[in-house]
Amino acid sequence: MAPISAGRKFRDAIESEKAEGRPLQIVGTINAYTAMMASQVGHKAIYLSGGGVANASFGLPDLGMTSLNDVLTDATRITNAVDTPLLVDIDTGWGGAFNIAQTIKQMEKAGVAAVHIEDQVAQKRCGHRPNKEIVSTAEMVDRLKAALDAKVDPDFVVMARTDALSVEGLDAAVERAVAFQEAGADMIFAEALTDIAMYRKFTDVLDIPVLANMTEFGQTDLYSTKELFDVGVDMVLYPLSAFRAMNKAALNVYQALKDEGVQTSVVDTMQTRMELYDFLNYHSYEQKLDALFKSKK
Ligand SMILES: C[C@](O)(C(=O)O)[C@H](CC(=O)O)C(=O)O
Ligand SMILES: [Mg+2]
Repeated sequence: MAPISAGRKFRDAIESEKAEGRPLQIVGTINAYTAMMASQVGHKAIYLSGGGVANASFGLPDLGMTSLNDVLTDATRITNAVDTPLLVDIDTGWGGAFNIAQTIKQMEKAGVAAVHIEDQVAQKRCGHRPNKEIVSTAEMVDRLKAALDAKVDPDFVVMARTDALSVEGLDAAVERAVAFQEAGADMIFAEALTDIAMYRKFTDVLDIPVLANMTEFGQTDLYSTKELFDVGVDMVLYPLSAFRAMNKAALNVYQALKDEGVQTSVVDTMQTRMELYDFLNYHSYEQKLDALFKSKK
């Protein structure tokens, strides 16, 4: 029997959550280790954020400065570490039709389950910041055609993200989503909606799954999975939630070391050595070493 592809796993996860009356939660994992923690906690889908790669791996803002290879490196580290289906942010696809085709091929080959490609101009911004600019619907449809045509596994997911709400308004954003569905997009990412009722406008007219982005400190209030399921949302994204928390915890440690000259006051905020090792399955590696090399002693 052929193994189940990553794309198939992602689609199955949406279906099985839906059958249980909830949307699929997709949690941001900035690196391989956090992907292991998220998976072992029981999350069924994980995410590599474009903003996260720029911020964490390069110390850069989320302004379209990272490339296919930059994101592919981080994505591959995650897919090597876990089997949980991974959604990857490919920004605008990094170029014209042939570049987008390469992006899809490389992501699929790297074991990624799904990607989202957006309708911002190449000089993109975070979806929750002002003064975004978008390409025409026709140009985005061309991006999608290039992406869809490059799939090898038909179950690999190409999700179309529209950033149109703040630029052209709700009706135009919904119209775009419909055009993207007609072009063959597998799923829709309705970015930076400013009211929960807006999700309904998308889910009422679309037949394909819709994603809501619950990023903190942005344009969208933080809604529960239940509230979002009730307006027809199929997937809920938490792109940088753990990353933001990690950063604050790390800053606290750096500050304490500087101020106090000893880490005693912050040891309680740390994952212990045992906890770290448990997620890594460290002891099985040690046992293997012992078994392999015992005879030498
Ligand atoms: C989802 C997103 O594209 C990302 O790169 O993680 C960002 C998230 C954020 O900046 O909060 C976005 O929404 O543009
Ligand atoms: Mg992004």
